[in-house]
Amino acid sequence: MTYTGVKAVGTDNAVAVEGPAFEIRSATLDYTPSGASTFSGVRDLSLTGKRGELLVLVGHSGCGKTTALNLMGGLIHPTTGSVSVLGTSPAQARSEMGYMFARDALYPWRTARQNVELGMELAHVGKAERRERSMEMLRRVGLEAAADRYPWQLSQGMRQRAALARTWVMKPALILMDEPFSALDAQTRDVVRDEFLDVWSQERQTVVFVTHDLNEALLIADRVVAMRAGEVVVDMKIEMDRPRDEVGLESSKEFRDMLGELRATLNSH
Ligand SMILES: Nc1ncnc2c1ncn2[C@@H]1O[C@H](COP(=O)(O)OP(=O)(O)OP(=O)(O)O)[C@@H](O)[C@H]1O
Repeated sequence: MTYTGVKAVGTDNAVAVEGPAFEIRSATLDYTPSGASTFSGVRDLSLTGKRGELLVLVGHSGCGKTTALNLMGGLIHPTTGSVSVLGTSPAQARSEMGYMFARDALYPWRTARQNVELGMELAHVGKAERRERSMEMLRRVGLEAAADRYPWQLSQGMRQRAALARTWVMKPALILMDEPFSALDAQTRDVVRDEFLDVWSQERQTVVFVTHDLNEALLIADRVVAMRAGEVVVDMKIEMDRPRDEVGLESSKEFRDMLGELRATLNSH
């Protein structure tokens, strides 16, 4: 296959700097647990993400959101169909992708700053630059004063902020976020989500964000894709102005209409 606008990264990696951020084409992923019948995690799924888009995947538990994310991340491969990321295979694009989960997965033996520096260490970025970039990122998520604390000395919200900084400091072109704030209490979630939106609005990387929360989806998304039983059932462009204020949104007819449509589709059989 020929890719346009190809940028060489390292010696064995080439990602396209133009074109879609990712393309899932008619992908079916069959899980076949031993002794059980085959079950499709996603079924004939086609989904394309634009560069710079904040795409939110919603749907009831078990509808295939994480499976779709894992296909993009190259953690699993479709049984049929294909997936490309940044114009190449997910494996080739891996160094250009960031992943963030509900649990922060920080290394307990490294301070917040050392956790943020980890990806740069692996990429052989020099010490002075590592320090500068990690401190800048920690400052942006409000963690500068806690840079030398270990994860066990941080609250859950602070740990998620450190994880946010660790993901963002590498400037990945595509960021996959699987319910990143779901383990936080409501108040902390609002604060950390605002910090995430603040960083995203400055950097504008492509983000695919999984959540169960339809309000959260409409609050942050450029586009909401709802899944049911492994398939896309709604693909909705969200054109409400940013920044969006949660309280203000709830009184907006546009917001209530979109929420109603999402709920109705997800709950219909
Ligand atoms: N490793 C696996 N082996 C067998 N079945 C699996 C596996 N991973 C996922 N599944 C099944 O595939 C379907 C889709 O799972 P997936 O985790 O993608 O859903 P989800 O929408 O992310 O759910 P949740 O919101 O609960 O995280 C589910 O029915 C699940 O049971």
